Amino acid sequence: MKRFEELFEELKKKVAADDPDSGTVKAIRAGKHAIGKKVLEEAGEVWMAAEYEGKEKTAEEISQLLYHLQVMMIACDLEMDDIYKYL
Ligand SMILES: N=c1c2ncn([C@@H]3O[C@H](COP(=O)(O)OP(=O)(O)OP(=O)(O)O)[C@@H](O)[C@H]3O)c2ncn1[C@@H]1O[C@H](COP(=O)(O)O)[C@@H](O)[C@H]1O
Repeated sequence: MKRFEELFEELKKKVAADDPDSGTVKAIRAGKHAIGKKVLEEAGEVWMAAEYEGKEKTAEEISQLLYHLQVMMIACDLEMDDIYKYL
């Protein structure tokens, strides 16, 4: 099991290392527009799963949405503290 902040650190390292096998690196290269589309797509999947597909599928879709939000954070050069100050 991986926690939110651990995943964020892992993604930042992959991007800093420009790891060619990393989907995250590819997403960052694709840019904010492409990342934004994934955020919206996953948000829609969360909505549908929550209404129709049960708890387990909803949890999986939420994990994917959180991943894509973290990718957007990296693309926007945001750190966790930039987010936490609004929570
Ligand atoms: N947690 C995730 C994660 N969640 C979601 N995704 C991406 O989001 C997609 C899920 O979207 P869908 O289920 O809608 O699948 P899909 O539409 O077929 O996917 P695409 O065709 O759009 O890629 C996956 O294909 C991944 O590209 C993730 N990609 C990576 N991680 C973790 O991020 C870390 C770094 O990964 P890499 O950068 O790939 O090494 C690793 O620990 C991974 O486990």
